[in-house]
Amino acid sequence: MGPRPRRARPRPAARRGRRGRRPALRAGPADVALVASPVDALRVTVDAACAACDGAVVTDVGSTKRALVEHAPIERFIGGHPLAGAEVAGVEHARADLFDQATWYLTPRPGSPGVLLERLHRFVAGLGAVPTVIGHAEHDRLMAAFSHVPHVIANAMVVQATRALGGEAIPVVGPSFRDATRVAGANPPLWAGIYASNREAVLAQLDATIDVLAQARALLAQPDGRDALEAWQAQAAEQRRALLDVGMTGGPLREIRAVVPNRPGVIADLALTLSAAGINIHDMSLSPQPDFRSGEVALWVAEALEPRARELVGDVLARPEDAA
Ligand SMILES: NC(=O)C1=CN([C@@H]2O[C@H](COP(=O)(O)OP(=O)(O)OC[C@H]3O[C@@H](n4cnc5c(N)ncnc54)[C@H](O)[C@@H]3O)[C@@H](O)[C@H]2O)C=CC1
Ligand SMILES: O=C(O)C(=O)Cc1ccc(O)cc1
Repeated sequence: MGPRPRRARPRPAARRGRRGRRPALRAGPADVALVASPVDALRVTVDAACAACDGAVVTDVGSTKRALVEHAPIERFIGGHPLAGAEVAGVEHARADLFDQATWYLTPRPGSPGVLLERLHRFVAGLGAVPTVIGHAEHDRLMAAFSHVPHVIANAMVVQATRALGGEAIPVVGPSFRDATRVAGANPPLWAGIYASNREAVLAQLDATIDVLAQARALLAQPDGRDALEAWQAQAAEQRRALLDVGMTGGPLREIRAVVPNRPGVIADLALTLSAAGINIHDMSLSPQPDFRSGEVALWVAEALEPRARELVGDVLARPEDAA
């Protein structure tokens, strides 16, 4: 994500207030406030952004969500996380296409105001990314498996390969080692904060990965295990293909329209319910009725998932508080 613009940099201690506290952040009117500090600093920076930007939907780009979302009591805050970036930092690595078609997670809570979720959804889509609503705990569990443990393993591979060298000359590093360790040692202070803020989920996924390694070791140790090893390798190929195909469906979208009551959180409730069923909302728009007691929501989902999405929307709206 790179360094922040100069004006947003934390000020040196000499320019802080008499008691050493930073002066309050000041900002003009804004629709969206986006916080991009290390995860360790997000609580404080999100609070400052909420205080400085009245009326804005405040979001962030942090790699973990649970601790922050559960901390932030202000309903104008909706967590975010773009799955885009690299192991390098600094403005010299900026890329105009960074967010093109990148998944950008949004983690509203059940009570998040629909109008703010819609605004944020539109903002993220406007950057070229694919807004994807997900629960914050689910997000952290998935990221432990798909991002945090891979970083841990890249580090471990570098450590072990270095140990394996002994006194020999460094061999020419092949492409598999280079690819599999690209993120080793990335931005140490940033990553220490990411691991620490998702400790439980990373430990659980790391333990499960250690089990997989133990199974691989057992296969290798069998003198007649060749066929089993081939099957293991083939299964990994198939699973990798399936994982990389997720989200590549493209394809036509279908629109679902529904009249929703003006109850706080009904849109977040719809989005989280569809997300839990694996259905992403590719686009959304809200139109309040003149009496403001209800509004119409239009949601666009993948054609193949439309019947299920329609059922789930019906279920959410039939809940007693909405049916009344
Ligand atoms: N690097 C990546 O590929 C991705 C990073 N993220 C998330 O984006 C956020 C920023 O990461 P990067 O831009 O990679 O890190 P970075 O280290 O390149 O930039 C962090 C920025 O935060 C500023 N900062 C440090 N402490 C601060 C504080 N206490 N208050 C306010 N600002 C402070 C630094 O001056 C720096 O400009 C993190 O929360 C990270 O988890 C999310 C997706 C991808
Ligand atoms: O370099 C890579 O491949 C990354 O994985 C970048 C990255 C780092 C942190 C995130 O939360 C999301 C993406």
